[in-house]
Amino acid sequence: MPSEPALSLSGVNAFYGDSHILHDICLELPQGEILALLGRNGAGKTTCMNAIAGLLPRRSGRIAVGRQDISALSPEAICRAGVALVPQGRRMFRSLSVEENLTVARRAAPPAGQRPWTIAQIYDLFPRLQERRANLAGQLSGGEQQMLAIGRALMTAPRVLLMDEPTEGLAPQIVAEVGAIVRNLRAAGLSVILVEQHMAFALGLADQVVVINTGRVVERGAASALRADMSRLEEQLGIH
Ligand SMILES: Nc1ncnc2c1ncn2[C@@H]1O[C@H](COP(=O)(O)OP(=O)(O)OP(=O)(O)O)[C@@H](O)[C@H]1O
Repeated sequence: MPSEPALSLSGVNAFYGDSHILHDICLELPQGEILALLGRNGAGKTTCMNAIAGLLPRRSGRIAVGRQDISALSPEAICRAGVALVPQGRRMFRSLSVEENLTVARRAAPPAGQRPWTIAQIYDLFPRLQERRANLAGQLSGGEQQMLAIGRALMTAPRVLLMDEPTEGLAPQIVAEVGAIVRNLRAAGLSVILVEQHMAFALGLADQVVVINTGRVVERGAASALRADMSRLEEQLGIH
C-alpha cells in the first residue's frame, strides 16, 4: 500500500482581509519527493506557503502532516509537527553571527521520530558556512545567506521543507549549488515544496508539479510528463 503523503492540503481557502486569495487548493506531497509549485507573479504561491506554515488566518480547508491535522495550530506548533519554512528573502538575524543564527533556530524537542540536526552536520552540508561561522549574517553573500536560511530551517528537524524562491537573485553557478543541496535534502529523506519563478530549475529537480493561477490549481502532474510538454507549461506561466 502506498504510504500517506508527507503533506496534504484539501479545500484550502485563504484571505487577506476581504480579498479571497486561495481558492479550494488541493495538493499532496508524497514522502521523500520534491513538489514544484509554479505560477505567475501574484498567483498565490507565497500565500500558499504562509498558509501551510500557519502565518495567515485560514477560513476553511484541511492541512495535514502525515495523519496529523495542523489546520488549527499556531506557527510554533506547525514547526513542532515537522514543517519548516525557508522564507522568500531569507529572513534571518542580520546582526547575529552565522553560528548564533543556527543556535537560536535549534529546537529543544524535535518532532517524534525525527533526529535533530547538529551544527556540525549543517557545516558538513555547507562548508562555506563553517568558514564564515563568526561573520555576521548581514555580511554574507546572497548564496551564503540562502545556505544559512536552509541551515536554520534544518535546525528545527523538519520532515517537510517549504522553500520559497530559493534561487531569487542568485548567480547561475550558485543556483546550480542550491539545486545540488535540494537533491541532497531529498536523498536525506526530506519532502520539499519548492516555489520557483525559475521554471527550468524547478522542473529539473521536481518529481511533481502543481501550477496555480489567481489562487487556483490549473495544472498538476508528474514533472517527467510536463518536461515532455513544455509549451503547455509555458502557456500556463505566461512565458512566450
Ligand atoms: N499582505 C497582503 N495583503 C493583501 N494582499 C496581499 C498580501 N500579500 C499578497 N497579497 C496579494 O495576494 C495575491 C497573491 O500574492 P502572493 O505573494 O502569494 O503571490 P506569489 O505567487 O507568491 O507572487 P510572487 O511570485 O510575485 O512572489 C496577490 O494578488 C497579492 O497582491
